[in-house]
Amino acid sequence: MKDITELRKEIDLLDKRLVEILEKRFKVVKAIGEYKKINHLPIFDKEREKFVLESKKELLTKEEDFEYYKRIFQLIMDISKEMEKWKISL
Ligand SMILES: O=C(O)C(=O)C[C@]1(C(=O)O)C=C[C@@H](O)C=C1
Repeated sequence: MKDITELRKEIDLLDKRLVEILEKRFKVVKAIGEYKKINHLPIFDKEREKFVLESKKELLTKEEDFEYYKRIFQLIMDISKEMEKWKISL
């Protein structure tokens, strides 16, 4: 079994990739915020959020983890909406 220092190094590397991916996602989200501002579209899109959540199911290797992923992606979308609101208010 790997020791905890080794395991934490793995986590740190994965977190680094997560931060990079989240930065890219939030950049796109801000562009969507601008698009919605110009086109007078609402920030919240219920159907799109449903699709974003449900589409993760087939990407998972372990379907039993789906509920955890749903929570993570719902939180990401909630933060994305805050970012869009901030962008629209500028
Ligand atoms: O796709 C959009 O319309 C977005 O604004 C992006 C996003 C998301 O973070 O994926 C955020 C808010 C919406 O309710 C739906 C999806």
